[in-house]
Amino acid sequence: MHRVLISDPLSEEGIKPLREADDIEIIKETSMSHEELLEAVGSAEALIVRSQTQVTREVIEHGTHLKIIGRAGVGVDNIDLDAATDNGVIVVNAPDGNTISTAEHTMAMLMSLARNIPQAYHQLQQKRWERKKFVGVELKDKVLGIVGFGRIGREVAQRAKGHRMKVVAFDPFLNEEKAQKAGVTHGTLEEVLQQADFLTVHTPLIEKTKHLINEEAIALMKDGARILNCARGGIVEENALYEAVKSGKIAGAALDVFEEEPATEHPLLSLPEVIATPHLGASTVEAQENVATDVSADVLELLRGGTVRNPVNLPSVSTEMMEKLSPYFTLSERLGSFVSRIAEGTFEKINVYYSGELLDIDTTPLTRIAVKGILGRYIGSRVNDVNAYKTAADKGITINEQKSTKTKGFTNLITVEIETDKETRSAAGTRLNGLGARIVQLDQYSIDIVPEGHLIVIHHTDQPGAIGRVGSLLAEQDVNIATMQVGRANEGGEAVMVLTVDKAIDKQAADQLSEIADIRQVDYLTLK
Ligand SMILES: NC(=O)c1ccc[n+]([C@@H]2O[C@H](COP(=O)([O-])OP(=O)(O)OC[C@H]3O[C@@H](n4cnc5c(N)ncnc54)[C@H](O)[C@@H]3O)[C@@H](O)[C@H]2O)c1
Ligand SMILES: O=C(O)CC[C@@H](O)C(=O)O
Repeated sequence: MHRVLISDPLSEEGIKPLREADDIEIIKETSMSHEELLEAVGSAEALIVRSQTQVTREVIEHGTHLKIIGRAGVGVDNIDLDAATDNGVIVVNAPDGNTISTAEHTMAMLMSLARNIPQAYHQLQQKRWERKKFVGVELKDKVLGIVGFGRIGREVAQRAKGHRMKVVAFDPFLNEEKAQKAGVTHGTLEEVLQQADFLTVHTPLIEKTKHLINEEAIALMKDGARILNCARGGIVEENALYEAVKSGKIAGAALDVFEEEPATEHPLLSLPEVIATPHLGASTVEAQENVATDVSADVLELLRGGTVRNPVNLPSVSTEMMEKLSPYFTLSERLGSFVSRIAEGTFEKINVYYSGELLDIDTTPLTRIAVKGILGRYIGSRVNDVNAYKTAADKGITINEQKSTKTKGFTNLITVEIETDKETRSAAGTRLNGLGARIVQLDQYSIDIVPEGHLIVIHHTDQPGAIGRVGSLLAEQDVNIATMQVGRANEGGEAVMVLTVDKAIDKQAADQLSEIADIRQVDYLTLK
């Protein structure tokens, strides 16, 4: 049974797949103290949060069984990603589910800001019929400056164009061509600041965007421009904004987010030109259902041994690339496990070579998995795709990935090699059309084995009778041989036998095998 802790309010509809799963136990506790959270996370394999729960290093380190942290939303600034990676915990988010809601909220804020709707309503509530005080401005023909032209920025642009606004956008990944396609003007940050009547930010909060809209940036803006932030508190520097609104340089601001939340006492809230909502961008029935559904699917998938769709602390791989790589995941891991079981000595370097149709694609995800397979011999399930490289580095093991044109006649070939302080050992594998994965080379020997089940690898001297003696001894142990591959360097020279057997053999049987004359090394392993 996998225990999943949900520590922020999440849509019940969205987490239905988790609720209905026989192998999942949900603990949904949304008003825990810090101490209660530390205790609850201790037995959880998955933690699912929105933006309230602060998933600090301390929380992650208390989660000794944690495999995955799911963020039902986009921003992961409430999660210590380094700590998650250090501890081999994968972090996933739900990047698409609340895009539309947040873009719509931005538009609601834009219109409210242009027409003073919250302020006028507030006056009416005070029984004051004020009309002169609340003369607004039209959106038509005004320039909307967008900083951050990602998922939400693009949706906001489309909607603003519907209001016949002129949109000018800046994003490091936006060029003339892409801007033209989206029907917006591409500008530098300075140009966007200078031209905007309304400026809206839609970047993540990262080192580069912290206080991006500061005193100097605001100084470049038109007098009487307006600023919106429905992304993250801190992208717009709050003190600078306060001073600019107070001085009249900025005519108004609309904020959904603050540097410190909750922000009920914030000085900006005392300014009548500033309207605000308490981080409501994603607060719609639809968005909450979407993000909870997406994150639940990834959590369920990972806990059942599958692959997640929206990893944050792993390099993301496009769907197209994933389709090319995924057939090789199991092969890479099993090659790693296989070679790690036969290599003796302290591991110093891991080399992974790719050739054939793997030559032209980014094979890093496969190398991670091969490294995971190798380190699993010593570290077990504590090593995973997330921390494989880091764990290797911590142990002083160098990883080297190379492309090679030597295909040895295969359309694709992966070779995993381990250099130890004593020897260098390698195994190569391929995927054969219609036949699946095969290990086709062990060191210098050509073999052909399916990388699964119970294997015995025997290094011996090529002498008559060696194979027969192995067969008899295994028969005495009631171990049935399913397949046997034999390779040799030359007649009477060094040779290898790789057997697949129907059940695992124990150490005692392996010891007896190693006592047979001419046998130098026996390794037995299970690939699954
Ligand atoms: N208010 C809410 O409830 C709410 C809801 C969802 C998302 N968000 C926030 O909205 C923001 C945008 O989300 P998204 O889904 O569009 O993200 P996204 O990743 O799709 O887009 C972000 C864009 O910002 C750009 N960017 C990064 N650094 C930049 C810089 N220095 N200058 C200009 N552009 C830069 C990136 O290139 C990217 O295109 C995030 O901060 C997210 O956390 C808020
Ligand atoms: O959980 C929320 O409501 C906020 C979500 C939002 O800020 C996000 O980054 O996805």
